[in-house]
Amino acid sequence: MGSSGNGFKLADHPKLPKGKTIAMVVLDGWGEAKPDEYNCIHNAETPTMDSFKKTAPEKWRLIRAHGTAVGLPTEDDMGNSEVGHNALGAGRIYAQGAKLVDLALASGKIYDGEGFKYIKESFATNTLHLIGLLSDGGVHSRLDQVQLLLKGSAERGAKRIRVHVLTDGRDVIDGTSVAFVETLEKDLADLRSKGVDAQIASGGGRMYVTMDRYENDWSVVKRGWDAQVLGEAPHKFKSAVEAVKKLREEPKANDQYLPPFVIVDDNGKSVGPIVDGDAVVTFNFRADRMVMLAKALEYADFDKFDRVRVPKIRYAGMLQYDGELKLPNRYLVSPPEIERTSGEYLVHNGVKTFACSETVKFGHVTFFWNGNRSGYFNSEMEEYVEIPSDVGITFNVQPKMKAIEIAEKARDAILSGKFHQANISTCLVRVNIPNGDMVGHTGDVKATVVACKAADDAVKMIIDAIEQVGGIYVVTADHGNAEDMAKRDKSGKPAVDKNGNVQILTSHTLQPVPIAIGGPGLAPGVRFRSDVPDGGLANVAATVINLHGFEAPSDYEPTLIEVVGN
Ligand SMILES: O=C(O)[C@H](O)COP(=O)(O)O
Ligand SMILES: [Mn+2]
Ligand SMILES: [Mn+2]
Repeated sequence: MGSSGNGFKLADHPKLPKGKTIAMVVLDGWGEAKPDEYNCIHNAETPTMDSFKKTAPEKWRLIRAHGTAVGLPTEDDMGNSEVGHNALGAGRIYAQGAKLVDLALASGKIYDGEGFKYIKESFATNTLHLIGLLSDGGVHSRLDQVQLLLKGSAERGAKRIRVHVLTDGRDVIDGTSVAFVETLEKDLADLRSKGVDAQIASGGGRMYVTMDRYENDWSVVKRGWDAQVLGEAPHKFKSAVEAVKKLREEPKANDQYLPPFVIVDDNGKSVGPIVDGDAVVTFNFRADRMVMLAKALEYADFDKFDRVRVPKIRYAGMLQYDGELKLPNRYLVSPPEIERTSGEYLVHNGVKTFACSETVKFGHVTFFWNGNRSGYFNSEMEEYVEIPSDVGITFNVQPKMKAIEIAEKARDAILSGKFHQANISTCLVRVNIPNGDMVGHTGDVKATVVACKAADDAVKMIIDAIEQVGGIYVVTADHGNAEDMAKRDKSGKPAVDKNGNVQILTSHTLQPVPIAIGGPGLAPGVRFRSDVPDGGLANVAATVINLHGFEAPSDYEPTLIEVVGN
Protein backbone atom coordinates (compact mmCIF):
# COMPACT_ATOMS: atom_id res chain seq x y z
CA MET A 1 0.00 0.00 0.00
CA GLY A 2 1.40 3.37 -0.93
CA SER A 3 0.80 6.62 0.90
CA SER A 4 -1.36 8.07 -1.87
CA GLY A 5 -4.43 7.81 0.29
CA ASN A 6 -6.57 5.23 -1.45
CA GLY A 7 -4.98 2.20 0.16
CA PHE A 8 -5.45 3.89 3.50
CA LYS A 9 -9.24 4.06 3.49
CA LEU A 10 -10.57 2.48 6.68
CA ALA A 11 -13.98 0.83 6.96
CA ASP A 12 -16.56 2.35 9.28
CA HIS A 13 -16.80 0.75 12.67
CA PRO A 14 -20.18 -1.02 12.88
CA LYS A 15 -21.02 0.38 16.30
CA LEU A 16 -18.79 3.29 17.21
CA PRO A 17 -19.47 6.85 16.04
CA LYS A 18 -17.08 9.33 14.44
CA GLY A 19 -16.61 12.96 15.35
CA LYS A 20 -14.99 12.61 18.73
CA THR A 21 -12.05 14.50 20.12
CA ILE A 22 -9.68 11.95 21.58
CA ALA A 23 -6.83 12.68 23.98
CA MET A 24 -4.07 10.08 23.87
CA VAL A 25 -1.86 10.56 26.89
CA VAL A 26 1.37 8.59 27.28
CA LEU A 27 2.92 8.78 30.70
CA ASP A 28 6.59 8.03 30.16
CA GLY A 29 7.98 5.48 32.61
CA TRP A 30 4.76 4.68 34.53
CA GLY A 31 4.32 1.00 35.33
CA GLU A 32 2.25 -0.96 37.83
CA ALA A 33 4.01 -2.58 40.77
CA LYS A 34 3.35 -3.61 44.36
CA PRO A 35 3.27 -0.71 46.77
CA ASP A 36 6.39 -0.17 48.85
CA GLU A 37 8.71 2.69 49.69
CA TYR A 38 10.44 2.45 46.29
CA ASN A 39 7.18 2.68 44.36
CA CYS A 40 7.14 6.42 43.72
CA ILE A 41 3.82 6.33 41.89
CA HIS A 42 2.17 4.70 44.87
CA ASN A 43 3.82 7.16 47.24
CA ALA A 44 2.84 10.22 45.23
CA GLU A 45 -0.56 11.85 45.29
CA THR A 46 -2.06 10.63 42.03
CA PRO A 47 -5.83 11.01 42.46
CA THR A 48 -6.58 11.15 38.74
CA MET A 49 -4.70 8.00 37.80
CA ASP A 50 -6.09 6.25 40.90
CA SER A 51 -9.65 7.22 40.02
CA PHE A 52 -9.59 5.40 36.67
CA LYS A 53 -9.04 2.06 38.31
CA LYS A 54 -11.39 2.73 41.22
CA THR A 55 -14.36 4.23 39.42
CA ALA A 56 -14.38 2.30 36.14
CA PRO A 57 -12.49 -0.99 36.53
CA GLU A 58 -13.98 -2.34 33.28
CA LYS A 59 -12.24 0.51 31.47
CA TRP A 60 -8.87 0.06 33.17
CA ARG A 61 -6.42 -2.76 32.65
CA LEU A 62 -2.74 -3.60 32.43
CA ILE A 63 -0.89 -4.22 29.17
CA ARG A 64 2.51 -5.64 28.42
CA ALA A 65 5.27 -3.17 27.62
CA HIS A 66 8.50 -5.20 27.60
CA GLY A 67 10.21 -8.14 25.92
CA THR A 68 8.69 -9.83 22.92
CA ALA A 69 5.47 -7.81 23.24
CA VAL A 70 7.45 -4.86 21.88
CA GLY A 71 9.80 -6.74 19.54
CA LEU A 72 12.76 -7.16 21.89
CA PRO A 73 14.87 -10.34 21.90
CA THR A 74 13.77 -11.87 25.24
CA GLU A 75 11.35 -11.49 28.13
CA ASP A 76 14.28 -10.23 30.21
CA ASP A 77 14.47 -7.08 28.10
CA MET A 78 12.85 -4.09 29.75
CA GLY A 79 10.71 -1.84 27.62
CA ASN A 80 11.90 1.52 26.40
CA SER A 81 10.59 4.62 24.70
CA GLU A 82 11.65 3.71 21.20
CA VAL A 83 10.06 0.28 21.04
CA GLY A 84 7.14 1.38 23.21
CA HIS A 85 6.15 4.34 21.05
CA ASN A 86 6.82 2.34 17.88
CA ALA A 87 4.35 -0.30 19.09
CA LEU A 88 1.78 2.27 20.24
CA GLY A 89 1.87 4.10 16.93
CA ALA A 90 2.31 1.20 14.52
CA GLY A 91 -0.19 -1.25 16.01
CA ARG A 92 2.05 -4.18 15.14
CA ILE A 93 5.11 -5.76 16.71
CA TYR A 94 8.32 -5.38 14.73
CA ALA A 95 11.61 -7.10 15.46
CA GLN A 96 13.54 -4.18 16.87
CA GLY A 97 17.15 -3.01 16.52
CA ALA A 98 18.44 -5.11 19.41
CA LYS A 99 17.07 -8.26 17.83
CA LEU A 100 17.99 -7.40 14.24
CA VAL A 101 21.60 -6.83 15.26
CA ASP A 102 21.64 -10.11 17.22
CA LEU A 103 20.42 -11.98 14.14
CA ALA A 104 22.86 -10.27 11.78
CA LEU A 105 25.79 -11.07 14.09
CA ALA A 106 24.70 -14.66 14.70
CA SER A 107 24.31 -15.41 11.00
CA GLY A 108 27.40 -13.42 10.04
CA LYS A 109 25.28 -11.46 7.55
CA ILE A 110 26.42 -8.23 9.14
CA TYR A 111 29.82 -8.78 7.51
CA ASP A 112 28.38 -9.39 4.04
CA GLY A 113 26.40 -6.16 3.91
CA GLU A 114 27.31 -2.98 2.05
CA GLY A 115 27.98 -1.11 5.28
CA PHE A 116 30.66 -3.45 6.56
CA LYS A 117 32.25 -3.80 3.12
CA TYR A 118 32.49 -0.02 3.00
CA ILE A 119 34.27 0.43 6.33
CA LYS A 120 36.47 -2.59 5.67
CA GLU A 121 38.25 -0.68 2.93
CA SER A 122 39.98 1.29 5.67
CA PHE A 123 41.19 -1.73 7.62
CA ALA A 124 44.49 -2.35 5.81
CA THR A 125 45.87 1.15 6.22
CA ASN A 126 43.85 2.93 8.87
CA THR A 127 42.07 2.69 12.22
CA LEU A 128 38.58 1.37 12.93
CA HIS A 129 36.85 3.45 15.62
CA LEU A 130 33.83 2.15 17.52
CA ILE A 131 31.78 4.75 19.41
CA GLY A 132 28.80 4.01 21.64
CA LEU A 133 27.15 3.20 24.95
CA LEU A 134 29.04 0.57 26.90
CA SER A 135 26.61 -1.54 28.94
CA ASP A 136 24.31 -4.51 28.71
CA GLY A 137 21.19 -2.35 29.12
CA GLY A 138 19.91 -3.41 25.71
CA VAL A 139 18.12 -0.09 25.21
CA HIS A 140 20.61 1.72 22.96
CA SER A 141 23.33 -0.90 22.58
CA ARG A 142 24.64 -4.13 24.10
CA LEU A 143 28.14 -5.03 25.21
CA ASP A 144 27.97 -8.57 23.81
CA GLN A 145 27.20 -7.15 20.37
CA VAL A 146 30.23 -4.84 20.62
CA GLN A 147 32.40 -7.79 21.65
CA LEU A 148 31.26 -9.81 18.64
CA LEU A 149 31.76 -6.88 16.29
CA LEU A 150 35.27 -6.31 17.60
CA LYS A 151 36.19 -9.95 17.12
CA GLY A 152 34.53 -10.14 13.72
CA SER A 153 36.25 -6.98 12.52
CA ALA A 154 39.67 -8.19 13.67
CA GLU A 155 39.10 -11.53 11.93
CA ARG A 156 38.29 -9.61 8.78
CA GLY A 157 41.43 -7.54 8.75
CA ALA A 158 41.06 -4.64 11.18
CA LYS A 159 44.63 -4.07 12.41
CA ARG A 160 44.17 -1.00 14.52
CA ILE A 161 41.02 -0.49 16.59
CA ARG A 162 40.05 2.32 18.95
CA VAL A 163 36.93 2.21 21.12
CA HIS A 164 35.31 5.40 22.41
CA VAL A 165 33.13 4.43 25.34
CA LEU A 166 30.14 6.17 26.87
CA THR A 167 29.41 5.03 30.39
CA ASP A 168 25.81 4.22 31.29
CA GLY A 169 24.37 4.10 34.84
CA ARG A 170 20.91 4.87 33.41
CA ASP A 171 19.78 1.64 31.76
CA VAL A 172 21.93 -0.25 34.28
CA ILE A 173 22.88 0.31 37.93
CA ASP A 174 25.17 3.28 38.60
CA GLY A 175 28.75 2.19 39.24
CA THR A 176 28.68 -0.74 36.83
CA SER A 177 30.75 1.24 34.31
CA VAL A 178 33.96 -0.02 35.93
CA ALA A 179 33.09 -3.66 35.32
CA PHE A 180 31.97 -2.99 31.74
CA VAL A 181 35.23 -1.19 30.96
CA GLU A 182 37.20 -4.03 32.59
CA THR A 183 35.40 -6.58 30.45
CA LEU A 184 36.08 -4.60 27.31
CA GLU A 185 39.74 -4.18 28.31
CA LYS A 186 40.06 -7.96 28.55
CA ASP A 187 38.69 -8.38 25.05
CA LEU A 188 41.03 -5.74 23.72
CA ALA A 189 43.99 -7.40 25.46
CA ASP A 190 42.99 -10.64 23.80
CA LEU A 191 43.00 -8.91 20.42
CA ARG A 192 46.41 -7.41 21.18
CA SER A 193 47.75 -10.89 21.92
CA LYS A 194 46.67 -11.75 18.38
CA GLY A 195 48.60 -8.84 16.91
CA VAL A 196 45.81 -6.27 16.66
CA ASP A 197 46.62 -2.82 18.03
CA ALA A 198 43.38 -2.40 20.00
CA GLN A 199 42.71 0.13 22.77
CA ILE A 200 40.09 2.31 24.39
CA ALA A 201 40.78 5.87 23.19
CA SER A 202 38.27 8.07 24.99
CA GLY A 203 35.22 8.10 27.19
CA GLY A 204 32.66 10.03 29.17
CA GLY A 205 29.22 9.71 30.76
CA ARG A 206 26.39 9.29 28.28
CA MET A 207 24.30 12.24 29.51
CA TYR A 208 27.22 14.66 29.50
CA VAL A 209 29.11 13.37 26.50
CA THR A 210 27.60 12.63 23.05
CA MET A 211 24.18 11.14 23.83
CA ASP A 212 21.93 14.21 23.87
CA ARG A 213 18.70 13.86 21.93
CA TYR A 214 16.32 15.90 19.81
CA GLU A 215 18.89 18.71 19.68
CA ASN A 216 18.28 19.72 23.27
CA ASP A 217 21.92 20.62 23.95
CA TRP A 218 24.60 20.44 21.26
CA SER A 219 27.36 21.11 23.78
CA VAL A 220 26.92 17.49 24.89
CA VAL A 221 27.80 16.27 21.39
CA LYS A 222 30.65 18.75 21.13
CA ARG A 223 32.29 17.41 24.28
CA GLY A 224 32.25 13.99 22.69
CA TRP A 225 33.53 15.29 19.35
CA ASP A 226 36.48 16.96 21.04
CA ALA A 227 37.48 13.74 22.81
CA GLN A 228 36.67 11.22 20.08
CA VAL A 229 37.67 13.10 16.94
CA LEU A 230 40.15 15.73 18.12
CA GLY A 231 41.61 13.66 20.96
CA GLU A 232 41.15 16.53 23.41
CA ALA A 233 39.53 16.40 26.84
CA PRO A 234 40.03 18.00 30.25
CA HIS A 235 41.00 14.65 31.77
CA LYS A 236 43.84 12.47 30.50
CA PHE A 237 44.59 8.96 31.71
CA LYS A 238 46.81 6.06 30.78
CA SER A 239 43.97 3.55 31.07
CA ALA A 240 40.21 3.67 30.85
CA VAL A 241 39.71 1.58 33.99
CA GLU A 242 41.82 4.08 35.91
CA ALA A 243 39.88 6.94 34.27
CA VAL A 244 36.48 5.68 35.28
CA LYS A 245 37.58 4.74 38.80
CA LYS A 246 39.25 8.12 39.40
CA LEU A 247 36.46 10.22 37.92
CA ARG A 248 33.91 8.35 40.01
CA GLU A 249 35.74 9.45 43.17
CA GLU A 250 34.55 13.04 42.70
CA PRO A 251 31.70 13.94 45.07
CA LYS A 252 28.32 13.22 43.43
CA ALA A 253 30.01 11.64 40.39
CA ASN A 254 27.94 9.05 38.59
CA ASP A 255 28.27 7.00 35.43
CA GLN A 256 25.70 9.00 33.49
CA TYR A 257 27.58 12.27 33.93
CA LEU A 258 31.29 11.38 33.96
CA PRO A 259 33.30 14.17 32.31
CA PRO A 260 35.03 13.46 29.00
CA PHE A 261 38.48 11.89 29.08
CA VAL A 262 41.08 10.71 26.58
CA ILE A 263 43.62 7.96 26.92
CA VAL A 264 47.19 9.15 26.31
CA ASP A 265 50.48 7.40 25.61
CA ASP A 266 53.73 7.82 27.54
CA ASN A 267 54.32 11.13 25.77
CA GLY A 268 50.94 12.46 26.81
CA LYS A 269 49.58 12.16 23.27
CA SER A 270 46.04 10.91 22.82
CA VAL A 271 46.06 7.36 21.46
CA GLY A 272 43.08 7.54 19.15
CA PRO A 273 41.93 10.75 17.49
CA ILE A 274 39.93 10.15 14.32
CA VAL A 275 41.91 11.10 11.22
CA ASP A 276 41.50 11.09 7.44
CA GLY A 277 41.05 7.60 6.05
CA ASP A 278 39.78 6.04 9.29
CA ALA A 279 36.59 3.99 9.57
CA VAL A 280 34.00 4.86 12.23
CA VAL A 281 31.08 2.80 13.49
CA THR A 282 28.58 4.18 16.00
CA PHE A 283 27.44 0.94 17.60
CA ASN A 284 24.18 2.09 19.22
CA PHE A 285 21.23 0.54 17.42
CA ARG A 286 18.77 3.08 18.81
CA ALA A 287 18.50 6.34 16.93
CA ASP A 288 17.48 9.16 19.20
CA ARG A 289 20.72 9.64 21.09
CA MET A 290 23.08 8.87 18.20
CA VAL A 291 21.57 10.86 15.38
CA MET A 292 23.15 14.15 16.47
CA LEU A 293 26.65 12.66 16.36
CA ALA A 294 25.76 11.03 13.04
CA LYS A 295 24.99 14.49 11.66
CA ALA A 296 28.28 15.87 12.96
CA LEU A 297 30.19 12.96 11.42
CA GLU A 298 28.40 12.96 8.09
CA TYR A 299 27.18 16.42 7.12
CA ALA A 300 29.46 18.67 5.08
CA ASP A 301 27.32 21.66 6.02
CA PHE A 302 27.09 21.75 9.76
CA ASP A 303 26.77 24.77 12.04
CA LYS A 304 25.80 23.33 15.41
CA PHE A 305 29.30 23.71 16.82
CA ASP A 306 32.80 24.30 15.52
CA ARG A 307 34.11 20.88 14.56
CA VAL A 308 37.64 22.40 14.16
CA ARG A 309 38.78 19.49 12.02
CA VAL A 310 36.48 17.32 9.90
CA PRO A 311 38.26 14.08 9.01
CA LYS A 312 37.40 12.32 5.77
CA ILE A 313 36.17 9.03 7.16
CA ARG A 314 34.26 5.94 6.15
CA TYR A 315 31.34 6.10 8.56
CA ALA A 316 28.60 3.54 9.21
CA GLY A 317 25.92 3.40 11.89
CA MET A 318 25.00 0.09 13.48
CA LEU A 319 21.59 0.90 11.97
CA GLN A 320 20.36 3.71 9.79
CA TYR A 321 19.03 6.13 12.39
CA ASP A 322 16.68 8.16 10.21
CA GLY A 323 15.20 6.67 7.06
CA GLU A 324 13.79 9.98 5.79
CA LEU A 325 17.09 11.81 6.21
CA LYS A 326 19.00 8.69 5.09
CA LEU A 327 21.24 9.20 8.07
CA PRO A 328 23.77 7.78 8.19
CA ASN A 329 24.06 6.89 4.57
CA ARG A 330 25.91 3.66 5.39
CA TYR A 331 24.91 1.21 8.10
CA LEU A 332 25.66 -2.35 9.14
CA VAL A 333 22.12 -3.62 9.77
CA SER A 334 18.88 -2.49 8.13
CA PRO A 335 16.43 -0.95 10.60
CA PRO A 336 12.90 -2.33 11.07
CA GLU A 337 10.70 -1.19 8.20
CA ILE A 338 7.77 0.22 10.06
CA GLU A 339 5.08 1.34 7.65
CA ARG A 340 1.37 2.14 7.58
CA THR A 341 1.37 3.49 11.12
CA SER A 342 -1.87 4.58 12.78
CA GLY A 343 -0.87 8.23 12.40
CA GLU A 344 -0.72 7.83 8.64
CA TYR A 345 -4.07 6.03 8.51
CA LEU A 346 -5.73 8.69 10.61
CA VAL A 347 -4.69 11.63 8.46
CA HIS A 348 -5.91 9.75 5.37
CA ASN A 349 -9.27 9.23 7.04
CA GLY A 350 -9.93 12.81 7.99
CA VAL A 351 -8.62 12.79 11.54
CA LYS A 352 -6.62 15.88 12.44
CA THR A 353 -3.73 15.31 14.80
CA PHE A 354 -2.04 17.48 17.37
CA ALA A 355 1.08 16.08 19.07
CA CYS A 356 3.08 17.68 21.84
CA SER A 357 5.80 17.05 24.37
CA GLU A 358 8.86 18.83 25.66
CA THR A 359 12.14 18.53 23.79
CA VAL A 360 13.52 15.48 25.60
CA LYS A 361 10.44 13.46 24.62
CA PHE A 362 9.27 15.33 21.54
CA GLY A 363 10.53 12.77 19.05
CA HIS A 364 8.81 10.02 21.02
CA VAL A 365 5.30 11.23 20.13
CA THR A 366 6.33 12.19 16.59
CA PHE A 367 9.38 10.34 15.20
CA PHE A 368 9.02 7.06 17.15
CA TRP A 369 5.21 7.17 17.03
CA ASN A 370 5.32 7.46 13.25
CA GLY A 371 7.65 4.49 12.79
CA ASN A 372 10.98 6.36 13.06
CA ARG A 373 9.93 8.90 10.51
CA SER A 374 10.68 12.62 10.67
CA GLY A 375 8.14 15.26 9.72
CA TYR A 376 4.44 15.31 8.94
CA PHE A 377 2.41 12.91 6.80
CA ASN A 378 0.24 15.87 5.88
CA SER A 379 1.09 19.28 7.28
CA GLU A 380 -2.47 20.51 6.77
CA MET A 381 -3.84 17.77 8.97
CA GLU A 382 -1.17 17.69 11.66
CA GLU A 383 0.47 20.06 14.09
CA TYR A 384 3.40 19.04 16.27
CA VAL A 385 4.41 21.37 19.11
CA GLU A 386 7.68 21.11 21.01
CA ILE A 387 8.09 22.82 24.38
CA PRO A 388 11.76 23.55 25.09
CA SER A 389 13.12 21.38 27.91
CA ASP A 390 15.38 22.71 30.62
CA VAL A 391 19.00 22.46 29.53
CA GLY A 392 22.07 21.58 31.56
CA ILE A 393 20.32 20.21 34.65
CA THR A 394 19.47 16.77 35.93
CA PHE A 395 15.72 16.53 36.11
CA ASN A 396 15.53 15.78 39.83
CA VAL A 397 16.29 19.49 40.24
CA GLN A 398 13.09 20.41 38.34
CA PRO A 399 10.95 17.29 38.73
CA LYS A 400 7.81 19.01 37.50
CA MET A 401 9.56 19.50 34.17
CA LYS A 402 7.18 20.92 31.55
CA ALA A 403 4.25 18.63 32.41
CA ILE A 404 1.80 21.46 32.99
CA GLU A 405 2.95 23.37 29.91
CA ILE A 406 2.38 20.25 27.80
CA ALA A 407 -1.04 19.73 29.36
CA GLU A 408 -1.94 23.38 28.71
CA LYS A 409 -1.06 23.01 25.05
CA ALA A 410 -3.15 19.85 24.86
CA ARG A 411 -6.04 21.55 26.68
CA ASP A 412 -5.90 24.52 24.35
CA ALA A 413 -5.84 22.23 21.32
CA ILE A 414 -8.83 20.31 22.66
CA LEU A 415 -10.84 23.42 23.52
CA SER A 416 -9.85 25.51 20.50
CA GLY A 417 -12.08 23.66 18.08
CA LYS A 418 -9.28 24.34 15.62
CA PHE A 419 -9.09 20.68 14.88
CA HIS A 420 -12.80 20.42 14.21
CA GLN A 421 -13.43 22.01 10.85
CA ALA A 422 -16.74 21.28 9.18
CA ASN A 423 -15.38 18.57 6.93
CA ILE A 424 -13.13 17.06 9.55
CA SER A 425 -14.75 14.22 11.34
CA THR A 426 -12.61 13.89 14.38
CA CYS A 427 -9.31 14.75 16.03
CA LEU A 428 -6.54 13.23 18.09
CA VAL A 429 -4.52 15.14 20.66
CA ARG A 430 -1.47 13.11 21.58
CA VAL A 431 1.04 13.94 24.31
CA ASN A 432 3.91 12.41 26.19
CA ILE A 433 4.26 13.43 29.85
CA PRO A 434 7.91 12.77 30.67
CA ASN A 435 8.25 13.12 34.45
CA GLY A 436 8.07 9.56 35.81
CA ASP A 437 10.73 8.48 33.38
CA MET A 438 13.16 11.38 33.27
CA VAL A 439 13.19 11.92 37.02
CA GLY A 440 13.09 8.17 37.67
CA HIS A 441 16.34 7.84 35.70
CA THR A 442 18.09 10.15 38.17
CA GLY A 443 17.53 7.62 40.97
CA ASP A 444 16.27 10.39 43.25
CA VAL A 445 13.33 8.78 45.03
CA LYS A 446 11.97 11.96 46.64
CA ALA A 447 12.10 13.95 43.42
CA THR A 448 10.44 11.09 41.54
CA VAL A 449 7.47 11.27 43.92
CA VAL A 450 7.14 14.98 43.06
CA ALA A 451 7.46 14.08 39.39
CA CYS A 452 4.62 11.55 39.57
CA LYS A 453 2.29 14.06 41.16
CA ALA A 454 3.10 16.57 38.43
CA ALA A 455 2.29 13.96 35.77
CA ASP A 456 -1.02 13.22 37.48
CA ASP A 457 -1.84 16.94 37.59
CA ALA A 458 -1.17 17.12 33.85
CA VAL A 459 -3.49 14.19 33.18
CA LYS A 460 -6.22 15.91 35.17
CA MET A 461 -5.96 19.07 33.12
CA ILE A 462 -6.30 17.11 29.88
CA ILE A 463 -9.19 14.98 31.18
CA ASP A 464 -11.04 18.12 32.30
CA ALA A 465 -10.76 19.56 28.80
CA ILE A 466 -12.03 16.32 27.33
CA GLU A 467 -15.01 16.49 29.70
CA GLN A 468 -15.83 19.97 28.40
CA VAL A 469 -15.91 18.97 24.73
CA GLY A 470 -17.62 15.62 25.21
CA GLY A 471 -14.54 13.74 24.10
CA ILE A 472 -12.74 10.52 24.92
CA TYR A 473 -9.47 9.94 26.72
CA VAL A 474 -6.99 7.09 26.49
CA VAL A 475 -4.29 7.22 29.14
CA THR A 476 -1.42 4.75 29.11
CA ALA A 477 2.37 4.53 29.42
CA ASP A 478 5.27 3.31 27.31
CA HIS A 479 7.09 1.20 29.94
CA GLY A 480 7.75 1.12 33.66
CA ASN A 481 10.23 3.21 35.60
CA ALA A 482 8.97 5.31 38.54
CA GLU A 483 6.96 2.43 40.08
CA ASP A 484 10.12 0.66 41.16
CA MET A 485 13.28 2.47 42.16
CA ALA A 486 15.07 -0.46 43.80
CA LYS A 487 16.96 -3.34 42.30
CA ARG A 488 15.31 -6.52 43.56
CA ASP A 489 16.78 -9.74 44.86
CA LYS A 490 15.27 -13.09 43.86
CA SER A 491 12.62 -12.87 46.55
CA GLY A 492 11.55 -9.41 45.38
CA LYS A 493 13.11 -7.53 48.30
CA PRO A 494 15.29 -4.46 47.61
CA ALA A 495 18.84 -5.64 46.92
CA VAL A 496 21.65 -4.14 48.99
CA ASP A 497 25.27 -3.42 48.07
CA LYS A 498 28.31 -4.44 50.10
CA ASN A 499 27.83 -1.49 52.43
CA GLY A 500 24.25 -2.49 53.17
CA ASN A 501 22.71 0.32 51.08
CA VAL A 502 19.71 -0.38 48.86
CA GLN A 503 20.74 -0.47 45.22
CA ILE A 504 18.80 2.24 43.46
CA LEU A 505 17.30 1.30 40.13
CA THR A 506 17.69 4.13 37.65
CA SER A 507 16.53 2.04 34.70
CA HIS A 508 13.17 1.03 33.27
CA THR A 509 11.44 -2.10 34.54
CA LEU A 510 9.75 -5.22 33.21
CA GLN A 511 6.41 -4.18 34.72
CA PRO A 512 3.17 -3.90 32.77
CA VAL A 513 1.61 -0.48 32.33
CA PRO A 514 -1.97 0.68 32.91
CA ILE A 515 -4.36 1.78 30.21
CA ALA A 516 -7.58 3.63 30.98
CA ILE A 517 -10.30 4.81 28.62
CA GLY A 518 -13.22 7.07 29.38
CA GLY A 519 -14.80 10.47 28.92
CA PRO A 520 -18.31 11.63 28.04
CA GLY A 521 -17.82 10.79 24.36
CA LEU A 522 -17.21 7.12 25.00
CA ALA A 523 -20.16 5.21 23.59
CA PRO A 524 -22.22 3.31 26.16
CA GLY A 525 -21.26 -0.34 26.35
CA VAL A 526 -17.58 0.17 25.49
CA ARG A 527 -15.32 -1.82 27.80
CA PHE A 528 -12.13 -3.83 27.69
CA ARG A 529 -12.42 -7.31 26.21
CA SER A 530 -11.46 -10.19 28.42
CA ASP A 531 -10.16 -12.35 25.56
CA VAL A 532 -6.87 -10.48 24.97
CA PRO A 533 -5.27 -11.17 28.33
CA ASP A 534 -1.77 -10.82 26.90
CA GLY A 535 -2.54 -7.51 25.22
CA GLY A 536 0.36 -5.12 24.93
CA LEU A 537 1.23 -1.68 23.66
CA ALA A 538 0.76 -2.78 20.05
CA ASN A 539 -2.95 -3.38 20.73
CA VAL A 540 -3.53 0.27 21.53
CA ALA A 541 -3.46 1.55 17.93
CA ALA A 542 -6.44 -0.56 16.84
CA THR A 543 -8.24 0.52 20.01
CA VAL A 544 -7.76 4.21 19.22
CA ILE A 545 -8.73 3.75 15.57
CA ASN A 546 -11.97 2.09 16.75
CA LEU A 547 -12.67 4.98 19.11
CA HIS A 548 -12.41 7.29 16.10
CA GLY A 549 -15.22 5.27 14.52
CA PHE A 550 -13.18 3.07 12.15
CA GLU A 551 -12.26 -0.57 11.86
CA ALA A 552 -8.53 -1.07 12.27
CA PRO A 553 -6.45 -2.49 9.38
CA SER A 554 -6.69 -6.27 9.39
CA ASP A 555 -3.00 -6.88 10.11
CA TYR A 556 -2.98 -4.69 13.23
CA GLU A 557 -2.85 -6.38 16.63
CA PRO A 558 -6.41 -6.81 17.89
CA THR A 559 -8.31 -4.01 19.58
CA LEU A 560 -8.58 -4.07 23.35
CA ILE A 561 -12.23 -2.98 23.39
CA GLU A 562 -15.65 -4.40 22.72
CA VAL A 563 -19.08 -2.79 22.63
CA VAL A 564 -21.71 -4.63 24.63
CA GLY A 565 -25.50 -4.17 24.51
CA ASN A 566 -27.59 -2.72 21.63
O1 LIG B 1 17.74 7.26 26.59
C1 LIG B 1 17.32 7.19 27.74
O2 LIG B 1 17.00 8.20 28.40
C2 LIG B 1 17.21 5.84 28.40
O3 LIG B 1 18.27 5.04 27.96
C3 LIG B 1 15.94 5.18 28.04
O4 LIG B 1 14.83 5.99 28.31
P1 LIG B 1 13.63 6.15 27.28
O5 LIG B 1 13.54 4.85 26.54
O6 LIG B 1 12.44 6.36 28.17
O7 LIG B 1 13.93 7.30 26.43
MN1 LIG C 1 9.96 6.13 27.76
MN1 LIG D 1 13.53 6.26 30.07
